[in-house]
Amino acid sequence: MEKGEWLCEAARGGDAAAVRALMEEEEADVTYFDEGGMTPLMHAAKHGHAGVVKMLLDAGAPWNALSPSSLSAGDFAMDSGHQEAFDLLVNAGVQAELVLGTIARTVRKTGPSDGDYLEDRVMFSEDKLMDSDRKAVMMAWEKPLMEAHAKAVCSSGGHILNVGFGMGLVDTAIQQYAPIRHTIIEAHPEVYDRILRTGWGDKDNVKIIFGRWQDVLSQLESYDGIFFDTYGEYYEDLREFHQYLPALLKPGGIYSFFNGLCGDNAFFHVVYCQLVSLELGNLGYSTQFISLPVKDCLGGEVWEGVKQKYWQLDTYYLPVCQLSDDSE
Ligand SMILES: C[S@@+](CC[C@H](N)C(=O)[O-])C[C@H]1O[C@@H](n2cnc3c(N)ncnc32)[C@H](O)[C@@H]1O
Repeated sequence: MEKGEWLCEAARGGDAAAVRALMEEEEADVTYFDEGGMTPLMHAAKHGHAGVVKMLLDAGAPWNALSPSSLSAGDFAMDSGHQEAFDLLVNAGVQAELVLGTIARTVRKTGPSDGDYLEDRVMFSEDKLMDSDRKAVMMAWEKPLMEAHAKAVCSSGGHILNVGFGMGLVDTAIQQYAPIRHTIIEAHPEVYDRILRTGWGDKDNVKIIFGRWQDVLSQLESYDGIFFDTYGEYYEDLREFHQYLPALLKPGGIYSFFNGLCGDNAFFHVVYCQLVSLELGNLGYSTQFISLPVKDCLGGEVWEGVKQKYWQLDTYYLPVCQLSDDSE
């Protein structure tokens, strides 16, 4: 039997002494996958052996390895209700992503892997907006989420900024709150063209800025509410946008963003919710997540004709960020 097999067996049984001996004396491979596609860390997490989970993590076992059914050690701990093992894995994930950022390559749906989405054609239909590769840029099932985001960012009225128009769902909802001013940034030429053709430019309280948010920062002011939801960008872009919040968001204002972070894996999603709230905390913002059930919005037919399911979780965690009390 391979040493890796022994390690899996010892981890499954929670035999800490055997795990230590195999790693230290036998140099057993902590990254080993057994026949079922499970690592020692997954076995330990699944059976709630927190001490062994810690030992394996300290020895460099990958926290984000996936089983054949795309589950990580954290998913196994979470699904089996092993809180201590789960907490250790979340912490390992957050620490690793703070440094390496390997998981959430894209914030929202994955944009085209070759070429630039902004230079590509887009396709509009009644219930979705897709890029040229049939990946969804925006879908109508998100309407209740967009309405909830609009409610959050419009709660103190005033001047609202939305970054990324898409299907205009959040902007339509923002208009229901009759903001004094409503600024929209949109970078895709065809989406921009549609904004103009559908009369958004004629609304008295609406100002439309064409361009990537990164390129139009000098035209921005400070706002009472900000919503951010772009497409085909990386977590680093969201992080970069957050660096501008102190200049863009008035004290007392509300900031929210589309929380599609790792929306296809429940455990990675938890890690990224913690990571983003930690990073916003470092900038002086506190983040609350409002849980919204989304299972009922996502019937099987929703994804027909779409290349990738960018969201596979039952609950959406809507972030509401405000300057922390001790920062004001
Ligand atoms: C997911 S959609 C927004 C959906 C919108 N929240 C709604 O309710 O319909 C993303 C939009 O952001 C635009 N976009 C992508 N990158 C951008 C950037 N860097 N700056 C501004 N807009 C961008 C896309 O063209 C697209 O229209």
